Formats: sequence, structure tokens, C-alpha cells
Amino acid sequence: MTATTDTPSLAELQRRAAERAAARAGGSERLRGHIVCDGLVRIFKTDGVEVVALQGLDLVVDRGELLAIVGASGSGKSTLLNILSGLDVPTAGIARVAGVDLLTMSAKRRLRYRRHMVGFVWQQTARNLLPYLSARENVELPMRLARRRAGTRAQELLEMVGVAHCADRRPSQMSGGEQQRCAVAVAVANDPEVLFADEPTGELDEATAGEVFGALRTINAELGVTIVVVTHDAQVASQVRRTVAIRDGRTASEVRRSARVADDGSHELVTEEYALLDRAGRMQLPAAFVDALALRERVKLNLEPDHVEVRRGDGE
Ligand SMILES: Nc1ncnc2c1ncn2[C@@H]1O[C@H](COP(=O)(O)OP(=O)(O)OP(=O)(O)O)[C@@H](O)[C@H]1O
Repeated sequence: MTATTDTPSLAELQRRAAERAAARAGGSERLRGHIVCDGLVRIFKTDGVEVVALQGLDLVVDRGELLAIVGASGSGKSTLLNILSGLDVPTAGIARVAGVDLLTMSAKRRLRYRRHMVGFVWQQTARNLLPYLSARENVELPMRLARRRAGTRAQELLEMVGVAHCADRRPSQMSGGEQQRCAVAVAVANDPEVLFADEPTGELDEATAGEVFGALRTINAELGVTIVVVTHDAQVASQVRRTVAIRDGRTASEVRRSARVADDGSHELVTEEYALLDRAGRMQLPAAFVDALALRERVKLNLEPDHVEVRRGDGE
């Protein structure tokens, strides 16, 4: 077979694959979120061994949402956050943030995306702040790098997250919680579209973690920044309206919390758990359900008028 001159380039093949994936996903309607992942795949290759860290992950986050992502170690949470923040490139699927396609972005665009469109808070406090700068200078630095006038914004942001009293202190003169709250101010210094936080309270005690999470909530409410927090912390996960659980590189279930007016007129918080169904109709049963009924290999499904029944498939 001879190669023809119109052999499509890799970029063209990727564009076509993204188009096909979008069509399969139900077109633009379904993909309208501020953050959209559809059939997202990330395969790592080390020494000839392939690790599938994300295997067709679907996730849509609305503009202005504060979302928690939970999952066991190795489920793919950091891989997802690294892709969404532009630090890593997915192998296949759709990953889009504020209309930017993270799969086909050029290196130059990627740098701009990281500088201007996303903010990041890491678990390790030392990774978030420069040790030889004061809190205020740390917040001003991203603005200077982006050639923006800092003005009074750094001080205002430090006030917003409750650490204005630390403005002239270096990180070593601040507690872990104060450093993380300062890191939140740094992350939003350049008015990003989205803020990603990877275990931001992982190294803190419960009370301090609550303060850092309070700072994230304030930023979300006051500045309208979309925030995605990866956490092991059940307390943090219980403070947001939506928590998505990742299992084996896929979104498996989500918990939604909403306020409802009770019969006596009081407000109560209602928590509802959902399993997530992908376009092919696949879903994961919660591990606790599988264990409780000792479900193995195959199950029997019965369609009832308003629900689907799942029974053990061994005739018992
Ligand atoms: N650079 C890499 N090279 C090879 N494998 C990797 C790489 N990064 C992640 N993995 C693998 O991908 C899978 C998902 O890892 P990831 O770090 O995303 O999980 P996680 O849910 O964030 O875990 P943790 O809570 O422990 O941080 C794991 O099996 C991990 O070993």
C-alpha cells in the first residue's frame, strides 16, 4: 500500500475522534458544563507495562459549582486533576474547561491556560508558597508574572480568606492552616475560571481543615470561581452540595445535598446518593450492596414499572 499525500495528521485524527466522541455523548447539549470530561482515558506506560489510570471517565461540573471528588488511593483522582489543570495530557476522550479543549491545546496555549485560567492548591503547604516571600508578596507574584497591576488586590484576597493579619509574614511564620488559606488567595490572584485543590486539608487537624474549607467556600461564593476539591476528608465532603466518587478510573456514584422545608416549616438538609449511568447503560453497584448480598459474576435483572430489580444470579 502506498501512502497518499492526504493522510490525515495526528492532530486531525484527534480532532475527528473528539468530534465522534461529542456526537456519541449526545452532542453539545450534554457537554455544556464549565468542566466537561467525557470518556476520558489516561494510560501510563512504564517499562512496557500499561496502567489505565482513567478508563472512560464522565464528569460535568456547572459554572460556579463547588464539587468534592472522593475515592480510594489509586482510583485516579490526582490523574484527573493533573489533566484538568493542564499539567498532564489525556490519552483519549474529551476534557474541556471553560471551552478550552485540553486534548488538542498547543504548548503555548497550555502555558497560558495554566497561568490565567486555572488556580491550584496542593496538599503540601511548601509547594504552594515561596518561603522567602511574605504572604502578600506570594499573592502578588502571579499577578506580576502575568504583568497585571497588583494594587490592593493581594490584601483584599488575604482578608477574604481570613489571613490579613499574616500579610507581612513569611510561610515559616504562619501555621499550616494559615499557609493553606494564603495558598487559596494565591490560587485566585489572577481571577481564574476554575480552582483545583488536591487534598488541601490533608496535613491539617479537623478544626484547621474546617477553616481552610471555609476559605474555599468564601472564594466560591464571593468570586463565583468553580472549585473542584479532591479529598479523603469525609467532613469536607459533607459540606458541599455534590460529592462525586471515583472508582477504578471512572465516576461511580454521587451524593447530592439539598435544603428542603420540612412539614413543621423548619429547613432540613436532605442527602441522596445516586449511582451514575454512562451512555452505554453501565453502572457500578456500591461495594457494600455487592457484599451484603454476596453478588458474584452474574445477576438477574427484572424490569418493574418504576424500578429495576437486581437479584443474585445463582438461582437462590
Ligand atoms: N506517572 C505515572 N506513571 C505510571 N503510573 C501512574 C502515574 N501516575 C499515576 N499512575 C497510576 O495511575 C493510577 C491512579 O493514580 P492517581 O495518583 O491518579 O490515584 P489517586 O486516586 O490520586 O491516589 P491517591 O489518593 O493515593 O493520591 C494508580 O494505579 C497509579 O499507580
